[in-house]
Amino acid sequence: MINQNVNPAETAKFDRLASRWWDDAGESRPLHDLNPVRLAYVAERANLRGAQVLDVGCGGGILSEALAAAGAHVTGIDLAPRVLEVARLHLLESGHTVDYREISVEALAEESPGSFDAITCMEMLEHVPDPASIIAACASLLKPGGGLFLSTLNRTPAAFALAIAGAEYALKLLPRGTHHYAQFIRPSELARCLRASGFELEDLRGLAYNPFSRRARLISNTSVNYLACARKPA
Ligand SMILES: C[S@@+](CC[C@H](N)C(=O)[O-])C[C@H]1O[C@@H](n2cnc3c(N)ncnc32)[C@H](O)[C@@H]1O
Repeated sequence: MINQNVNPAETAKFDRLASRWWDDAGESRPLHDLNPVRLAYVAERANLRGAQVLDVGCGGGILSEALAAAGAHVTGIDLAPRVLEVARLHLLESGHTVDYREISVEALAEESPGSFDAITCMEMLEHVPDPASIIAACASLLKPGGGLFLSTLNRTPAAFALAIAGAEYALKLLPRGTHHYAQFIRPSELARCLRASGFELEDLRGLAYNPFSRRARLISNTSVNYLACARKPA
């Protein structure tokens, strides 16, 4: 039997934000602001034109659409049905093509192993009960030599101060309860999960975000938000 590995309270929380997902002044504003940097990070490490790309925990499709605009054939999966509805509706406006499916990554791995050139999984691992299971499923879904691109939050006092106290309480950028500190993931823990699934960790980079200027950039300090690129051996 496929383990669903989902916290329904988490997906319900995102479903409540669905109608405002594409409002870049709303609760998804940080995702909109981070998107150009994370797209560039992926595009520098994977040839997107014509590639089969899976976006795990795609939400309303901010990254999925950007990957499609860069020439990839994109499948976006999520377990929040209203969010997926908004993602599909937005395609009518943008004219991009993305295949959105409500399916767990573990179930997709059973269905279509070895079928993607690259997988993105951004700001999602800290919302699931078992991140290692997501990474193992991604290992099975990738073709040999394929790249896995992850972003998440580090479990440090700095991340607590900025992502929870700052973004949720002081600035009210995000609804309270968006993040749970205990679910933040240290880079060493992520690296261990990646190794256990047979990945080679190629790169780890901090992601700095200034909510006032709305600018994001890559930095060497991974103490708050960070991006990782891991490769399935060819
Ligand atoms: C913070 S949003 C990030 C959305 C998107 N990846 C982005 O960065 O623009 C987290 C997303 O993960 C989804 N999610 C949570 N648990 C999931 C699971 N087990 N499988 C698939 N998606 C999940 C939520 O529904 C939500 O859309």
